[in-house]
Amino acid sequence: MAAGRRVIGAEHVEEARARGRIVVEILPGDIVTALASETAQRLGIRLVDGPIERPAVARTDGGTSLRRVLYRRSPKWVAPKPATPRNARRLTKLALIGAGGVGGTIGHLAANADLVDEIALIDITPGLAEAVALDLNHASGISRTRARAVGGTDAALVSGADVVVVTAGRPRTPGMSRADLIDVNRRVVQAAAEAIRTQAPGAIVIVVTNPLDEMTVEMLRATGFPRERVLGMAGTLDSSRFRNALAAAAGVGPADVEAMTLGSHGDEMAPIVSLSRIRGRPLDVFLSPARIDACVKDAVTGGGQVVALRKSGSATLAPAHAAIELIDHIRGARTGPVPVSVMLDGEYGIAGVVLGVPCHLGRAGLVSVEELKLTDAELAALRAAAEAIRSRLGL
Ligand SMILES: NC(=O)c1ccc[n+]([C@@H]2O[C@H](COP(=O)([O-])OP(=O)(O)OC[C@H]3O[C@@H](n4cnc5c(N)ncnc54)[C@H](O)[C@@H]3O)[C@@H](O)[C@H]2O)c1
Ligand SMILES: O=C(O)C[C@H](O)C(=O)O
Repeated sequence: MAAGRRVIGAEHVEEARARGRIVVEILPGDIVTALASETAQRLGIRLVDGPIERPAVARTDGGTSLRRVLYRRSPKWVAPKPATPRNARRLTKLALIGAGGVGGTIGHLAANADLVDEIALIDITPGLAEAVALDLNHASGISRTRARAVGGTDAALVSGADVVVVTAGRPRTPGMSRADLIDVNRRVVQAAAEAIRTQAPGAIVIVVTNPLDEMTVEMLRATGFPRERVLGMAGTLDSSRFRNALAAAAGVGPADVEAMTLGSHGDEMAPIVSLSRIRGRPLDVFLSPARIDACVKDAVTGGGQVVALRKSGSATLAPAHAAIELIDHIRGARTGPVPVSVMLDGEYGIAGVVLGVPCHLGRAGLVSVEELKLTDAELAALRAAAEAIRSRLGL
């Protein structure tokens, strides 16, 4: 046996109990015997895989790995499959204002999923939207999908869209916060809003441009559309990052993790730990408090990590998937609560500001905001996020 390696047996658990402790920490390399696990279970003591990197080692001396014990003792876990309702609607026209990194990728995913008849790309940079549209159409000979793409600089291309996604505007560069983009992107969002208001007055708008919550407020103001038809995309992206971090930390697949982030798409992001689950069980069954905190931090800083690596420009692939997730909820291909930035009207005790909250979406946009039972600290984080957005907008 390697020096320093301990075999955690039932006696360690009994001893912890005698000392009034409720956890036994497992260190890297420790072996947890099946008897220790059973005793812990019986006495209600948790075996915490504290600073461990790959929890517990495989059996070498008749012991068993902590992870295998936990799984065996868990109720049989089957990752829920996303529902694929038969009546998912195919969109008629998806307009993408901004055909850069995120807009172009949304076009690619939408064309490949064949969820729409026509994709119109509009970009202020001459030739860019036409080029992306041509490129997408060139791929259809392989994908054999029916979606046809058109592109140009003319705002009239938005006409007749049932969903418009706005990604037009500047991304941040290293050293900037998303909030630093308010002034430059406000004008871009106002121009997009004018095109949508006049050309596609019945459309549902998904705002992606940063700073997301503030730009969604601008879109609401400038279009005059009801809150049901102006949705901000960020929560689906941040939640995906949080699930990815948790899955990696626990050594499980992303489908084993359910987790959501609410609040702002910025420093006041609020990953909801109390309701997150790994294989249907609370996070602290699998992860120490320090590791959960690290996953929260990873979600909050995920966008910045990509910006720092890319040096010019920000993430495009995950954000595009996250926008498609919202489109799928709108067209009925996915159901259930999904985090979206919407104008609040008293939900969670907040009104008059846009914030990421769990929503049910449908073909008319926002159907309802779901009010989850959050901890006092999580509720306070949502309210702090609302105040921060208000102050950035001078509301
Ligand atoms: N909400 C989120 O989760 C999220 C995720 C990723 C990116 N973003 C934001 O989305 C925006 C776009 O990111 P990107 O990576 O696609 O940037 P990008 O620079 O690749 O593309 C932006 C495009 O907008 C175009 N544009 C600028 N002004 C325009 C106007 N008035 N009309 C039409 N087009 C115009 C530009 O020509 C450019 O092609 C940024 O603000 C970024 O911060 C948000
Ligand atoms: O981080 C950014 O600036 C882009 C985007 O908001 C993201 O989260 O990837």
